[in-house]
Amino acid sequence: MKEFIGSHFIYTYDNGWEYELYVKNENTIDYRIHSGMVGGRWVRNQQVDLVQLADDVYKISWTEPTGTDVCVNFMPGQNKLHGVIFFPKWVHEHPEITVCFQNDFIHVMEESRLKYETYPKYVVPEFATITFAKNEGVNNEKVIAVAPYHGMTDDIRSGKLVF
Ligand SMILES: C=Cc1ccc(O)c(OC)c1
Repeated sequence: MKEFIGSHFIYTYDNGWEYELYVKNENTIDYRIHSGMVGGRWVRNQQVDLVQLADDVYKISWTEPTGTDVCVNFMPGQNKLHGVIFFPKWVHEHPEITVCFQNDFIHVMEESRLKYETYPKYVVPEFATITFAKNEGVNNEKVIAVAPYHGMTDDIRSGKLVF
């Protein structure tokens, strides 16, 4: 577990969606979504449950202010993971409402989840391939500090962007 905390990953789900996640500490992640249904969304200081299930298997689970629930199982040694995202109906129908720096729009997420419909949920279970992995240390506030931009993940992978 000690070696997993601080991990910074970029990965592409088999449906093409590209995500970036930083394991900031034992109960906190930061992330950016680079493409897919809610590409452009980014979040800091999401509280999560993090456990090690087996050698090279780590599970991160959380529920978001939007009402979206997520569970991701990382197998870093195999450059693979499996994620399941459980979107409320309203996020599937109005994804653009959630595309923002969520920390500045928590009230909008809370208003929207009351205003719009939750059910039936839209469940997205996908494997992904990890395309970048680096330990950036614990509580590094520089890793996820600006909005995603086109080409950012290439800049990180090539070493043009370092934290
Ligand atoms: C809905 C957020 C969400 C879903 C799947 C992920 O792999 C993720 O990592 C940052 C975030």
